[in-house]
Amino acid sequence: MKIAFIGGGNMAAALIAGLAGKVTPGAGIHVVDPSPAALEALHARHGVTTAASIDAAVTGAEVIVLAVKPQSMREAVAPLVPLLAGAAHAPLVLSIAAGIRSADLSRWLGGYGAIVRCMPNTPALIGMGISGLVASGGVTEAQRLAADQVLRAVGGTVWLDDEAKIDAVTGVSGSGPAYVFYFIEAMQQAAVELGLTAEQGIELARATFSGAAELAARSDEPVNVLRERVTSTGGTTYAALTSMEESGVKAAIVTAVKAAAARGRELGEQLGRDD
Ligand SMILES: NC(=O)C1=CN([C@@H]2O[C@H](COP(=O)(O)OP(=O)(O)OC[C@H]3O[C@@H](n4cnc5c(N)ncnc54)[C@H](O)[C@@H]3O)[C@@H](O)[C@H]2O)C=CC1
Ligand SMILES: O=C(O)[C@@H]1CCC=N1
Repeated sequence: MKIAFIGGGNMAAALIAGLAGKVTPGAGIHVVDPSPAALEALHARHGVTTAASIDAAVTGAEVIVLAVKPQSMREAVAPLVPLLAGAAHAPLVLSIAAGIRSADLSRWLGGYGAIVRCMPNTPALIGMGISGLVASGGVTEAQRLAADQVLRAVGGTVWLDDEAKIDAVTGVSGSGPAYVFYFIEAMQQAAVELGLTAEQGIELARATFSGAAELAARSDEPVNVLRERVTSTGGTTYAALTSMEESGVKAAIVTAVKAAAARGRELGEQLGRDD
């Protein structure tokens, strides 16, 4: 399978790490990026083909992954219009951009219909990503399977029946790894304030997160039951969770996730508007 990446930044690198050598050999992944440093790093690490031109990258590609910032998307896809119009076999366009709506992308691509919009996350780098996907009307079953194969190479997939829901996925899992890192940072800070070293703090916080996440993933019990098992009435965990409830931590997390989803929606509206 030839896969073209338009944009070779952070998220592209995470996807390529899972794809290269699994779904396709590294050389079957063609990357276009104005940054020579980004291209060199991807070539050195995964043996990708650093495309001489967008034309060379997308010609014959089965999947074209759009992995530029939402604000760069319109400009980045303009050179694709004649290439898609003249393509012998219609490739799947797989956009990972937050916010950008399929209808706007289709318009910028000259009315092209074979678009899957998806929202991955950076644990893809270690094969532990999770992606939400939604197919637009012009996507064939084979293209849908190709999108699923690409994203499954780096983790799980959740297909949506309504494109509006992808902003919710962005808020929960697309941006989600950053919330977890933030929580780990806070736990490390607390460890240091309680007299542990920074190294001890990060080791304890990281292992607690990965252990608890793995337990939640493997257990048949719902997470609230797992939480209750840690929490003896009048004990230490109870003191911490009571403090969190009093500080409104859960409500703040819900509000934060909604802010990310709203920002995704807003980006789509802003960037799709100025025709
Ligand atoms: N970083 C993350 O955790 C996630 C990012 N995304 C989405 O992935 C997309 C990329 O995000 P990042 O990788 O974080 O950004 P990034 O800034 O690391 O990468 C973007 C890359 O696009 C390149 N680029 C800019 N204009 C270009 C053009 N005209 N043609 C080809 N390449 C061009 C840049 O040089 C850069 O290397 C965004 O749309 C974002 O919403 C989605 C899920 C998670
Ligand atoms: O922060 C962002 O806009 C991107 C989309 C999801 C994760 N990172």
